[in-house]
Amino acid sequence: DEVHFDDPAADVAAVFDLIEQRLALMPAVASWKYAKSLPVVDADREQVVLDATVARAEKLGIEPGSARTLFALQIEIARRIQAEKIDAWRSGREQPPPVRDLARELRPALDDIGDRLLRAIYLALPELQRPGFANSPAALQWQKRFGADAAKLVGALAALRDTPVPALARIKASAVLRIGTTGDYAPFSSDAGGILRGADIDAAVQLAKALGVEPHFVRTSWPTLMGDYRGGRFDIAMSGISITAERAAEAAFSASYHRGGKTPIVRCGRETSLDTLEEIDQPGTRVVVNPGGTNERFVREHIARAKVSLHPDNRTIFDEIRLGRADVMITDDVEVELQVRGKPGLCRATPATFTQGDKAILMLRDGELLKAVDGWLANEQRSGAVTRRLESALATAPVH
Ligand SMILES: O=C(O)C(=O)C[C@]1(C(=O)O)C=C[C@@H](O)C=C1
Repeated sequence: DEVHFDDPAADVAAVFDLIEQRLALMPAVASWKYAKSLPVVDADREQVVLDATVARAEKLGIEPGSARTLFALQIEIARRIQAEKIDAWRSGREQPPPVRDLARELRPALDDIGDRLLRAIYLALPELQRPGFANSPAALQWQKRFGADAAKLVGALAALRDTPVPALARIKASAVLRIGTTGDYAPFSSDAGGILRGADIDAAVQLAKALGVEPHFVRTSWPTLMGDYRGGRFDIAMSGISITAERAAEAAFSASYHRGGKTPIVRCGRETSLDTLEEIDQPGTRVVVNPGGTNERFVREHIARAKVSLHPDNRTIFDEIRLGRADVMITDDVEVELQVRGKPGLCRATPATFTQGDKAILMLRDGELLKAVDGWLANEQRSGAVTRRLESALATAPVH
Protein backbone atom coordinates (compact mmCIF):
# COMPACT_ATOMS: atom_id res chain seq x y z
CA ASP A 1 0.00 0.00 0.00
CA GLU A 2 1.30 3.44 -0.92
CA VAL A 3 1.69 5.99 1.84
CA HIS A 4 1.35 9.72 1.19
CA PHE A 5 1.48 12.98 3.07
CA ASP A 6 -1.86 14.36 4.23
CA ASP A 7 -3.01 17.41 2.29
CA PRO A 8 -4.01 20.25 4.66
CA ALA A 9 -6.02 21.93 1.87
CA ALA A 10 -8.05 18.73 1.39
CA ASP A 11 -8.74 18.62 5.14
CA VAL A 12 -10.22 22.13 4.96
CA ALA A 13 -12.17 21.30 1.79
CA ALA A 14 -13.71 18.30 3.57
CA VAL A 15 -15.06 20.63 6.28
CA PHE A 16 -16.70 22.91 3.71
CA ASP A 17 -18.11 19.92 1.87
CA LEU A 18 -19.73 18.40 4.96
CA ILE A 19 -21.33 21.72 5.92
CA GLU A 20 -22.81 21.84 2.42
CA GLN A 21 -23.98 18.23 2.68
CA ARG A 22 -25.76 18.99 5.96
CA LEU A 23 -27.61 21.99 4.56
CA ALA A 24 -28.42 20.12 1.34
CA LEU A 25 -30.66 17.79 3.36
CA MET A 26 -32.85 20.63 4.64
CA PRO A 27 -35.32 20.74 1.72
CA ALA A 28 -36.02 17.04 2.38
CA VAL A 29 -36.44 17.73 6.12
CA ALA A 30 -38.84 20.59 5.27
CA SER A 31 -40.76 18.36 2.86
CA TRP A 32 -41.51 15.88 5.68
CA LYS A 33 -42.64 18.69 7.98
CA TYR A 34 -44.76 20.26 5.23
CA ALA A 35 -46.44 16.93 4.51
CA LYS A 36 -47.12 16.27 8.22
CA SER A 37 -48.01 19.90 9.03
CA LEU A 38 -45.21 20.06 11.62
CA PRO A 39 -43.45 23.27 12.69
CA VAL A 40 -39.94 23.88 11.38
CA VAL A 41 -38.42 24.33 14.82
CA ASP A 42 -38.02 21.28 17.04
CA ALA A 43 -36.33 22.56 20.19
CA ASP A 44 -35.84 19.08 21.68
CA ARG A 45 -34.12 17.83 18.57
CA GLU A 46 -31.87 20.91 18.49
CA GLN A 47 -30.84 20.17 22.06
CA VAL A 48 -29.99 16.57 21.12
CA VAL A 49 -27.85 17.79 18.20
CA LEU A 50 -26.02 20.38 20.30
CA ASP A 51 -25.44 18.00 23.22
CA ALA A 52 -24.01 15.36 20.89
CA THR A 53 -21.76 18.01 19.34
CA VAL A 54 -20.41 19.11 22.70
CA ALA A 55 -19.81 15.51 23.87
CA ARG A 56 -17.97 14.56 20.67
CA ALA A 57 -15.96 17.80 20.54
CA GLU A 58 -14.75 17.28 24.11
CA LYS A 59 -13.40 13.84 23.22
CA LEU A 60 -11.58 15.23 20.17
CA GLY A 61 -10.01 18.13 22.02
CA ILE A 62 -12.09 20.71 20.14
CA GLU A 63 -13.10 23.49 22.52
CA PRO A 64 -16.81 22.57 23.02
CA GLY A 65 -18.17 26.12 23.17
CA SER A 66 -16.66 26.95 19.79
CA ALA A 67 -18.04 23.73 18.27
CA ARG A 68 -21.48 24.41 19.77
CA THR A 69 -21.50 27.90 18.23
CA LEU A 70 -20.74 26.48 14.79
CA PHE A 71 -23.51 23.88 15.03
CA ALA A 72 -26.02 26.40 16.44
CA LEU A 73 -25.28 28.55 13.39
CA GLN A 74 -25.84 25.61 11.05
CA ILE A 75 -29.19 24.96 12.76
CA GLU A 76 -30.18 28.61 12.41
CA ILE A 77 -29.41 28.51 8.69
CA ALA A 78 -31.22 25.15 8.41
CA ARG A 79 -34.38 26.64 9.93
CA ARG A 80 -34.29 29.54 7.51
CA ILE A 81 -33.81 27.29 4.47
CA GLN A 82 -36.75 25.16 5.59
CA ALA A 83 -39.02 28.17 6.19
CA GLU A 84 -38.17 29.56 2.74
CA LYS A 85 -38.87 26.22 1.06
CA ILE A 86 -42.20 25.75 2.84
CA ASP A 87 -43.20 29.29 1.79
CA ALA A 88 -42.35 28.52 -1.81
CA TRP A 89 -44.36 25.27 -1.74
CA ARG A 90 -47.33 26.84 -0.01
CA SER A 91 -47.50 29.65 -2.55
CA GLY A 92 -47.19 27.14 -5.38
CA ARG A 93 -43.98 28.73 -6.70
CA GLU A 94 -42.16 25.39 -6.28
CA GLN A 95 -43.01 21.73 -5.82
CA PRO A 96 -41.77 19.91 -2.67
CA PRO A 97 -39.37 17.00 -3.21
CA PRO A 98 -40.56 13.43 -2.40
CA VAL A 99 -41.19 12.86 1.30
CA ARG A 100 -38.43 10.93 3.17
CA ASP A 101 -38.79 9.68 6.74
CA LEU A 102 -37.37 12.22 9.19
CA ALA A 103 -36.74 9.97 12.21
CA ARG A 104 -35.63 6.88 10.34
CA GLU A 105 -33.70 8.33 7.45
CA LEU A 106 -32.99 12.06 7.58
CA ARG A 107 -31.96 12.57 11.20
CA PRO A 108 -29.63 9.53 11.21
CA ALA A 109 -28.06 10.99 8.05
CA LEU A 110 -27.68 14.37 9.80
CA ASP A 111 -26.12 12.66 12.84
CA ASP A 112 -23.66 10.86 10.60
CA ILE A 113 -22.71 14.08 8.81
CA GLY A 114 -22.28 15.78 12.19
CA ASP A 115 -19.84 13.09 13.35
CA ARG A 116 -17.90 13.24 10.12
CA LEU A 117 -17.85 17.03 10.23
CA LEU A 118 -16.36 17.04 13.73
CA ARG A 119 -13.72 14.55 12.65
CA ALA A 120 -12.92 16.67 9.59
CA ILE A 121 -12.72 19.74 11.82
CA TYR A 122 -10.38 17.86 14.13
CA LEU A 123 -8.01 17.11 11.25
CA ALA A 124 -8.26 20.63 9.82
CA LEU A 125 -7.97 22.40 13.16
CA PRO A 126 -4.35 23.55 12.76
CA GLU A 127 -5.37 25.16 9.44
CA LEU A 128 -8.62 26.63 10.80
CA GLN A 129 -6.71 28.16 13.70
CA ARG A 130 -4.16 29.89 11.48
CA PRO A 131 -4.55 33.64 12.03
CA GLY A 132 -5.30 34.30 8.35
CA PHE A 133 -7.76 31.45 7.79
CA ALA A 134 -10.90 33.60 7.31
CA ASN A 135 -9.11 35.50 4.54
CA SER A 136 -7.32 32.54 3.00
CA PRO A 137 -7.96 31.91 -0.71
CA ALA A 138 -9.83 28.66 0.11
CA ALA A 139 -12.17 30.39 2.56
CA LEU A 140 -12.80 33.35 0.25
CA GLN A 141 -13.46 31.07 -2.71
CA TRP A 142 -15.97 29.02 -0.74
CA GLN A 143 -17.72 32.18 0.43
CA LYS A 144 -18.01 33.37 -3.13
CA ARG A 145 -19.53 30.10 -4.29
CA PHE A 146 -21.73 29.39 -1.29
CA GLY A 147 -23.10 32.86 -0.64
CA ALA A 148 -24.03 35.00 2.33
CA ASP A 149 -24.33 32.20 4.89
CA ALA A 150 -20.77 31.14 4.15
CA ALA A 151 -19.26 34.33 5.56
CA LYS A 152 -20.80 33.67 8.98
CA LEU A 153 -19.87 30.00 8.79
CA VAL A 154 -16.26 30.86 7.96
CA GLY A 155 -16.26 33.17 10.99
CA ALA A 156 -17.45 30.31 13.21
CA LEU A 157 -14.86 27.96 11.68
CA ALA A 158 -12.10 30.49 12.29
CA ALA A 159 -13.24 30.75 15.92
CA LEU A 160 -12.83 27.00 16.56
CA ARG A 161 -10.13 26.23 19.09
CA ASP A 162 -8.36 23.19 20.36
CA THR A 163 -8.41 22.33 24.01
CA PRO A 164 -6.01 20.02 25.82
CA VAL A 165 -7.12 16.41 26.33
CA PRO A 166 -4.90 13.38 27.01
CA ALA A 167 -3.33 12.45 23.68
CA LEU A 168 -3.96 8.69 23.59
CA ALA A 169 -7.66 9.07 24.45
CA ARG A 170 -7.96 11.70 21.72
CA ILE A 171 -6.12 9.53 19.18
CA LYS A 172 -8.50 6.66 19.93
CA ALA A 173 -11.58 8.91 19.82
CA SER A 174 -10.55 10.28 16.42
CA ALA A 175 -9.35 6.87 15.17
CA VAL A 176 -6.39 8.70 13.62
CA LEU A 177 -2.72 8.80 14.55
CA ARG A 178 -1.11 11.94 13.14
CA ILE A 179 2.57 11.26 12.43
CA GLY A 180 4.93 14.11 11.69
CA THR A 181 7.74 13.18 9.30
CA THR A 182 10.21 15.07 7.10
CA GLY A 183 10.44 12.82 4.06
CA ASP A 184 14.08 13.80 3.52
CA TYR A 185 16.05 11.35 5.59
CA ALA A 186 16.72 7.91 4.12
CA PRO A 187 16.65 5.20 5.35
CA PHE A 188 14.11 6.45 7.91
CA SER A 189 11.76 8.77 6.02
CA SER A 190 11.97 9.62 2.34
CA ASP A 191 9.46 11.18 0.03
CA ALA A 192 10.01 9.87 -3.49
CA GLY A 193 7.65 11.63 -5.89
CA GLY A 194 4.91 11.87 -3.26
CA ILE A 195 5.28 8.30 -1.98
CA LEU A 196 6.62 7.99 1.55
CA ARG A 197 9.09 5.21 2.26
CA GLY A 198 11.51 4.20 4.95
CA ALA A 199 11.92 2.28 8.18
CA ASP A 200 10.06 4.90 10.22
CA ILE A 201 7.21 5.13 7.73
CA ASP A 202 6.74 1.35 7.87
CA ALA A 203 7.02 1.44 11.67
CA ALA A 204 4.43 4.22 11.96
CA VAL A 205 1.95 2.27 9.85
CA GLN A 206 2.42 -0.72 12.16
CA LEU A 207 2.14 1.41 15.30
CA ALA A 208 -1.15 2.90 14.09
CA LYS A 209 -2.41 -0.60 13.36
CA ALA A 210 -1.43 -1.72 16.87
CA LEU A 211 -3.36 1.22 18.33
CA GLY A 212 -6.34 0.35 16.13
CA VAL A 213 -6.31 3.69 14.30
CA GLU A 214 -5.54 5.08 10.85
CA PRO A 215 -2.09 6.59 10.15
CA HIS A 216 -2.06 10.15 8.78
CA PHE A 217 1.33 11.52 7.76
CA VAL A 218 1.85 15.21 8.42
CA ARG A 219 4.64 17.03 6.61
CA THR A 220 7.17 18.65 8.89
CA SER A 221 10.82 19.71 8.44
CA TRP A 222 13.92 19.84 10.60
CA PRO A 223 13.76 23.60 11.24
CA THR A 224 9.98 23.55 11.96
CA LEU A 225 9.78 20.24 13.85
CA MET A 226 9.35 21.72 17.32
CA GLY A 227 7.17 24.59 16.12
CA ASP A 228 4.85 22.06 14.43
CA TYR A 229 4.92 20.03 17.64
CA ARG A 230 3.87 23.07 19.68
CA GLY A 231 1.22 23.92 17.08
CA GLY A 232 -0.39 20.51 17.67
CA ARG A 233 0.07 19.42 14.06
CA PHE A 234 0.99 15.83 14.96
CA ASP A 235 0.68 13.38 17.86
CA ILE A 236 4.02 11.72 17.31
CA ALA A 237 6.96 12.32 14.99
CA MET A 238 8.97 9.55 13.34
CA SER A 239 11.76 10.59 11.03
CA GLY A 240 15.03 9.24 12.38
CA ILE A 241 14.81 11.87 15.10
CA SER A 242 17.72 12.03 17.53
CA ILE A 243 17.08 12.53 21.21
CA THR A 244 18.48 15.93 22.16
CA ALA A 245 18.21 17.79 25.45
CA GLU A 246 16.55 20.68 23.63
CA ARG A 247 13.77 18.49 22.20
CA ALA A 248 13.39 16.47 25.40
CA ALA A 249 12.78 19.71 27.31
CA GLU A 250 9.45 20.07 25.46
CA ALA A 251 8.38 16.69 24.14
CA ALA A 252 8.36 13.09 25.33
CA PHE A 253 10.58 10.46 23.73
CA SER A 254 10.03 6.72 23.45
CA ALA A 255 12.80 4.27 24.25
CA SER A 256 15.63 4.33 21.72
CA TYR A 257 15.07 2.27 18.60
CA HIS A 258 18.38 3.06 16.95
CA ARG A 259 21.80 3.74 18.35
CA GLY A 260 24.45 5.18 16.13
CA GLY A 261 27.13 7.77 15.66
CA LYS A 262 29.81 9.26 13.46
CA THR A 263 32.05 6.83 11.62
CA PRO A 264 34.51 7.10 8.71
CA ILE A 265 33.76 6.08 5.12
CA VAL A 266 36.75 5.49 2.84
CA ARG A 267 37.80 4.02 -0.50
CA CYS A 268 37.80 0.23 -0.21
CA GLY A 269 41.26 -1.05 0.71
CA ARG A 270 42.05 1.89 2.96
CA GLU A 271 39.89 0.75 5.89
CA THR A 272 42.70 -0.25 8.28
CA SER A 273 44.74 2.90 7.73
CA LEU A 274 41.82 5.27 8.44
CA ASP A 275 39.79 3.61 11.18
CA THR A 276 40.81 5.76 14.16
CA LEU A 277 40.71 9.51 14.75
CA GLU A 278 44.48 9.49 15.39
CA GLU A 279 45.14 7.94 11.97
CA ILE A 280 42.72 10.24 10.23
CA ASP A 281 44.03 13.43 11.83
CA GLN A 282 47.41 13.44 10.06
CA PRO A 283 48.69 16.25 7.81
CA GLY A 284 48.59 13.93 4.79
CA THR A 285 44.89 13.05 5.12
CA ARG A 286 42.22 14.82 3.07
CA VAL A 287 38.94 14.96 4.98
CA VAL A 288 35.83 16.02 3.11
CA VAL A 289 32.75 17.29 4.94
CA ASN A 290 29.33 18.74 4.14
CA PRO A 291 28.96 22.12 5.80
CA GLY A 292 26.38 23.29 8.31
CA GLY A 293 25.39 20.21 10.25
CA THR A 294 26.64 17.90 12.92
CA ASN A 295 29.24 16.40 10.56
CA GLU A 296 31.01 19.72 10.23
CA ARG A 297 30.72 20.35 13.94
CA PHE A 298 32.34 16.98 14.63
CA VAL A 299 35.22 17.68 12.22
CA ARG A 300 35.81 21.15 13.67
CA GLU A 301 35.99 19.69 17.15
CA HIS A 302 38.15 16.65 16.40
CA ILE A 303 40.28 17.30 13.33
CA ALA A 304 43.20 19.67 13.80
CA ARG A 305 46.03 18.51 11.51
CA ALA A 306 44.38 16.86 8.50
CA LYS A 307 43.36 18.95 5.50
CA VAL A 308 39.61 19.60 5.62
CA SER A 309 37.64 20.57 2.54
CA LEU A 310 34.01 21.59 2.52
CA HIS A 311 31.78 20.02 -0.12
CA PRO A 312 28.33 21.58 -0.12
CA ASP A 313 26.55 19.05 -2.36
CA ASN A 314 25.29 15.95 -0.55
CA ARG A 315 24.54 14.22 -3.83
CA THR A 316 28.16 14.23 -5.03
CA ILE A 317 30.17 14.30 -1.82
CA PHE A 318 30.79 10.54 -1.77
CA ASP A 319 32.20 10.66 -5.29
CA GLU A 320 35.00 12.83 -3.91
CA ILE A 321 36.21 9.76 -2.03
CA ARG A 322 35.40 7.28 -4.79
CA LEU A 323 37.33 9.31 -7.35
CA GLY A 324 40.28 9.82 -5.02
CA ARG A 325 39.88 13.56 -4.49
CA ALA A 326 39.42 12.98 -0.74
CA ASP A 327 40.45 10.18 1.61
CA VAL A 328 37.70 10.10 4.17
CA MET A 329 34.37 11.49 5.26
CA ILE A 330 33.02 11.13 8.78
CA THR A 331 29.24 10.89 8.95
CA ASP A 332 26.37 9.02 10.64
CA ASP A 333 26.84 5.26 10.49
CA VAL A 334 23.36 4.68 8.95
CA GLU A 335 24.30 6.95 6.09
CA VAL A 336 27.62 5.12 5.74
CA GLU A 337 25.72 1.81 5.58
CA LEU A 338 23.41 3.21 2.93
CA GLN A 339 26.31 4.51 0.80
CA VAL A 340 28.51 1.40 0.99
CA ARG A 341 25.57 -0.75 -0.12
CA GLY A 342 24.69 1.48 -3.01
CA LYS A 343 28.13 2.51 -4.24
CA PRO A 344 30.83 -0.01 -5.07
CA GLY A 345 34.30 1.19 -4.14
CA LEU A 346 33.20 2.78 -0.88
CA CYS A 347 33.76 0.98 2.42
CA ARG A 348 33.04 1.52 6.07
CA ALA A 349 36.42 1.75 7.86
CA THR A 350 35.31 0.37 11.22
CA PRO A 351 32.20 -1.12 12.83
CA ALA A 352 32.82 1.28 15.73
CA THR A 353 31.52 4.84 15.94
CA PHE A 354 33.30 7.91 17.36
CA THR A 355 30.11 9.23 18.96
CA GLN A 356 26.92 7.64 20.26
CA GLY A 357 23.42 8.95 19.84
CA ASP A 358 19.89 7.59 20.09
CA LYS A 359 16.95 7.89 17.77
CA ALA A 360 13.46 7.60 19.22
CA ILE A 361 9.82 8.46 18.61
CA LEU A 362 9.03 12.02 19.63
CA MET A 363 5.53 12.47 21.04
CA LEU A 364 3.11 14.58 23.01
CA ARG A 365 3.47 14.35 26.74
CA ASP A 366 0.87 11.83 27.89
CA GLY A 367 1.78 8.94 30.17
CA GLU A 368 -0.73 6.63 28.49
CA LEU A 369 0.58 7.36 25.02
CA LEU A 370 4.18 6.84 26.14
CA LYS A 371 3.25 3.54 27.75
CA ALA A 372 1.41 2.36 24.63
CA VAL A 373 4.25 3.37 22.28
CA ASP A 374 7.02 1.93 24.46
CA GLY A 375 5.06 -1.30 24.96
CA TRP A 376 4.63 -1.65 21.21
CA LEU A 377 8.27 -0.76 20.55
CA ALA A 378 9.60 -3.31 23.05
CA ASN A 379 7.61 -5.97 21.22
CA GLU A 380 8.96 -4.85 17.88
CA GLN A 381 12.55 -4.98 19.18
CA ARG A 382 12.01 -8.48 20.58
CA SER A 383 10.47 -9.80 17.39
CA GLY A 384 13.28 -8.38 15.28
CA ALA A 385 10.86 -6.16 13.33
CA VAL A 386 12.87 -2.99 14.06
CA THR A 387 16.07 -4.49 12.62
CA ARG A 388 14.18 -6.02 9.71
CA ARG A 389 12.61 -2.70 8.72
CA LEU A 390 15.96 -0.89 8.82
CA GLU A 391 17.63 -3.63 6.77
CA SER A 392 14.88 -3.49 4.20
CA ALA A 393 15.01 0.29 4.00
CA LEU A 394 18.80 0.20 3.65
CA ALA A 395 18.44 -2.28 0.81
CA THR A 396 15.89 -0.20 -1.08
CA ALA A 397 16.49 3.43 -0.10
CA PRO A 398 17.62 5.67 -2.95
CA VAL A 399 21.36 6.37 -2.80
CA HIS A 400 22.19 9.74 -4.25
O1 LIG B 1 -34.12 17.61 12.50
C1 LIG B 1 -34.88 18.52 12.17
O2 LIG B 1 -36.08 18.49 12.36
C2 LIG B 1 -34.31 19.71 11.50
O3 LIG B 1 -35.07 20.53 11.07
C3 LIG B 1 -32.87 19.93 11.45
C4 LIG B 1 -32.42 20.85 12.59
C5 LIG B 1 -30.90 20.78 12.53
O4 LIG B 1 -30.29 21.59 11.86
O5 LIG B 1 -30.32 19.86 13.18
C6 LIG B 1 -32.90 22.23 12.32
C7 LIG B 1 -34.00 22.78 12.96
C8 LIG B 1 -34.78 22.06 13.93
O6 LIG B 1 -35.29 22.87 14.95
C9 LIG B 1 -34.06 20.88 14.48
C10 LIG B 1 -32.96 20.35 13.87
